[in-house]
Amino acid sequence: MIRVAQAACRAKLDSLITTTLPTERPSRYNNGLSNLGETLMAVFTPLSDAQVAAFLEKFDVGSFVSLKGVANGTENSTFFVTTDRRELVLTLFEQGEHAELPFFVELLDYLDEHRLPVPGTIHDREGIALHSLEGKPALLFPRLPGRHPEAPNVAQCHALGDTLGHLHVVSKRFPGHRPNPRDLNWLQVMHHKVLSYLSPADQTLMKDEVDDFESAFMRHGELPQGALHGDLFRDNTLFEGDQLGGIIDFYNGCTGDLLFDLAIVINDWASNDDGTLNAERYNTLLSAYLARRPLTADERELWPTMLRMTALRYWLSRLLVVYVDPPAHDLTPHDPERFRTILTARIAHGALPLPEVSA
Ligand SMILES: Nc1ncnc2c1ncn2[C@@H]1O[C@H](COP(=O)(O)OP(=O)(O)O)[C@@H](O)[C@H]1O
Ligand SMILES: N[C@@H](CCOP(=O)(O)O)C(=O)O
Repeated sequence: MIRVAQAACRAKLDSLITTTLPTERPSRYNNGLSNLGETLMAVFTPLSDAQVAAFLEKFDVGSFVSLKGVANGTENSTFFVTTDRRELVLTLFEQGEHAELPFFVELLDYLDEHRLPVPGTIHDREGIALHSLEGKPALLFPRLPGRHPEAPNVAQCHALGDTLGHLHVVSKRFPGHRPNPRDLNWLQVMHHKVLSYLSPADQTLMKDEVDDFESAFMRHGELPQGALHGDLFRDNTLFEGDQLGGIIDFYNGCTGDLLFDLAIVINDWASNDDGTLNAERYNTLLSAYLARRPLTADERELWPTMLRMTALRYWLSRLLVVYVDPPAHDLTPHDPERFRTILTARIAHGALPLPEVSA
């Protein structure tokens, strides 16, 4: 059954993919924000009202009123739950190493305790956060306010930069440990898996870049470390107007180079359609971040390389989904080409200068 679903998925992906072709094509990929009418999965494991009502009895959150599957989940099954006292989110974990879930709980709770706008997990009456429902690990969260910003304005970029800087200052002292699963070591190993699907020019591009990252990082000592969100795209934030209501989806959270997190954010939040950096969003977001956490000399030197490395990280992870390891369910894949475009723009133009911030 799974084999049939995977074959169908691969055929569908192959019919969509044109990554290595120089022709223009209409984008039928998920940009993570705007194509909710397509084949995004809502919920992989359905739950009944009665199941959720019984589950809620373990917690001090009020009585069950209603349940709604969330349409734009991509990896887990997410539900909005209303009780007579509050709005909640219930997540069933469909993927990943379940042994890693305590790390995510500890990270979210730590950041919540330090007043970052994240959904700290709700613990039951006995103090337990991680439960099981319908055979899947389950967590309950407060529902945070707001919507994902598709085209973030300057005030939203400022809010995000300020909060990420605050998060990194706090997360330096987070005691947990989960090595970054998408770091340079991962790139070095995994890029070989997609080379045969790429044009000769793209193969050279990818190989040369990985070699370049290796020599650039070898020339420096360890960069400032801490806990990272690891995937802080616009669709993992919620805004009410210009107010950042929440940062969600910490399931790429890990510990490692703080600069890696910042570069992911700049590539998603401050890139123009042609992949070049948007000076206004770049300067605003970075000024707010740097006011919280100035970069070290090594970080400043490695900044253009880190922007390229995190662009390649997504080009590669998206290619892997398309060609090597498609999900068993009928998900619209993220567009790998977007990050090839960003990568080539960073190679052509470098990074813009880092803004000067007075201490
Ligand atoms: N705590 C929360 N508050 C408000 N909305 C949430 C919360 N957690 C998740 N959501 C909503 O559910 C969607 C899917 O959640 P997410 O954790 O990103 O799942 P997935 O990992 O499956 O993509 C989000 O895009 C958001 O709209
Ligand atoms: N948000 C990412 C997907 C998460 O990264 P992965 O390496 O865990 O697949 C994207 O936009 O591609």
